[in-house]
Amino acid sequence: MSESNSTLFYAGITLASGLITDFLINRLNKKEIVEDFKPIRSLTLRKRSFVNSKQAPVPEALLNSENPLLDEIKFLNSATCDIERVNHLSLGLDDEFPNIKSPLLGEGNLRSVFGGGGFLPDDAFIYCGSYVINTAVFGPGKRIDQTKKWLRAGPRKSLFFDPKTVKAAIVTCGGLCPGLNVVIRELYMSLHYNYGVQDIYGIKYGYKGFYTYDWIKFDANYVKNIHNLGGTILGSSRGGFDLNKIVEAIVNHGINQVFCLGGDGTHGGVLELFKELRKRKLKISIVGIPKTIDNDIAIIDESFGFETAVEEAINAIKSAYVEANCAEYGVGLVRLMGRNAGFIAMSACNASRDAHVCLIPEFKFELYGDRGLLEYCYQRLKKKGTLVLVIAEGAGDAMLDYKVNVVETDASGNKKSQDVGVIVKDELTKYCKNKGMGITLKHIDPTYMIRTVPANPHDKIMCTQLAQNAVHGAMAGFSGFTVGHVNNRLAYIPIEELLSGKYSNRVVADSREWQRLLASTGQPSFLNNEEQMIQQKQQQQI
Ligand SMILES: Nc1ncnc2c1ncn2[C@@H]1O[C@H](COP(=O)(O)OP(=O)(O)OP(=O)(O)O)[C@@H](O)[C@H]1O
Ligand SMILES: O=P(O)(O)OC[C@H]1O[C@](O)(CO)[C@@H](O)[C@@H]1O
Repeated sequence: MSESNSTLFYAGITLASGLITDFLINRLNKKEIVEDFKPIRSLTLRKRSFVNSKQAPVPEALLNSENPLLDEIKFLNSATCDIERVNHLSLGLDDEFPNIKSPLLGEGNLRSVFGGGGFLPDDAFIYCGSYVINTAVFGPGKRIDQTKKWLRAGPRKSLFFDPKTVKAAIVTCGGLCPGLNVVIRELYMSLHYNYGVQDIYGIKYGYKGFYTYDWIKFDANYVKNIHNLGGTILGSSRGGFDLNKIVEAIVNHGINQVFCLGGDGTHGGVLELFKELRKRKLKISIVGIPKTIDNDIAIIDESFGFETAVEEAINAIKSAYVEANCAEYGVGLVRLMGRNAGFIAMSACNASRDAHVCLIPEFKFELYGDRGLLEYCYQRLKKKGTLVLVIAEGAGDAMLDYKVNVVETDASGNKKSQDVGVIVKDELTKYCKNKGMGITLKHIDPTYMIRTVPANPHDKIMCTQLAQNAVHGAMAGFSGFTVGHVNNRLAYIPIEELLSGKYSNRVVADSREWQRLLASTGQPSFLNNEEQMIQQKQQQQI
């Protein structure tokens, strides 16, 4: 194709892209691809941003090659709609673009789950120009073509990596979370059984394990029964991220696909590694799989393990309620995890219906004064005799009239504060005593119990989806991305975008979930001068 022809060709694609993509969305919305379905969706409202990212152009020499994956890369590069491109190993490295047929296409594959000749039906593969829209709800002033779009996750017909040459490594970092073992198992199963990869390694105790410990060579027997275990068979850790040592270890072991399970911090590490590998022009795909029971990772609907943690938290609230109900002026106080976000506490309260007050880091409150928390609790106990308080660990930072001390910082630099449960327990006991009321307060702290259990069925399904799609993305040669549900569909999200600071995931005051909580508990703001606070907040936003 001459230069002017190719310009016309791409201008045509650009013009047609809006129509094509809307058509594809309609088509995909109608088509029920079971694998993509997540049983329950989070209704949380999030801040959104609309920025295009740029990546290296497709080399001239490749423009005429016939390859569905290359078509997709070309489409992504030329599309002018607001679609977030995921970096591909072919771009910016050299002109090489392998055309390897996916074994999932099934020719020569004896297994067939659909009765035909192939392992996956044609429709299960991702089409060129297929994406997931950021916003599910449209109304006046909101147009589908102006909505941000993410690259659709799923298997591609043609691969970048020849499975025979793949050597993969899996690592788990940060705090524990139900479902880690399910993801590890499924990464192995998908790489090995679906794609035929032979060399798959486990890294012990997080990032430091790359350069500190012997690697574990996985086989099917090693992983086949781990999905019913809590924790991670690999172990995890905080700190220990040493960029050069990790890259050296990856290169020395001949690894070309790395899967890192973790939260924001871990993804920060994936981004560093991605940039370094790209700088060194190494064809190594590095993939994040978002993990945190706090459910505070931006953009995605929900992180795995969260539902299981909520389920466990409800047991603690139930016990707190029974204890409170069986004592004169009985108080049940439950402290739950949630350093920066109160999703676990909010969801557990909404599901249990047994909590009377829920405190989370997102909303400021006061302990003292006529409208403070303590007076409210005292009045409620006087009137009803029973009180259940649920407090997220980070709520201590939201107390306006009590200074919570940072007692230490963990190896990753995350701050660890004085226990807010203990503070509220002591202050409430004192406050009521001064008013002549002897309360019986039981403080239940199930924080580590809720994150060490095995995943429930909902989370197991999600873990499986994430792992399989992480593998599909890596095999296709995408890199520097994380995988997650957006509007209940699986998408590949560039980590650079995820950590750009343009997105956040916190409980917001006007979300339906928080409003539901207020409606069911009837709790006030616990602010002595609410009006003043609202005005201050409005001024900060201007
Ligand atoms: N900005 C960063 N760049 C590189 N590595 C990082 C960065 N932040 C954290 N890490 C590394 O990532 C790993 C996990 O980080 P961290 O302990 O903060 O947990 P996390 O992934 O955020 O998970 P959790 O939600 O459980 O806290 C640690 O080994 C840490 O050293
Ligand atoms: O005791 P650790 O391992 O630091 O984990 C506690 C942290 O884990 C988290 O649940 C994040 O995974 C935070 O809410 C909490 O502060």
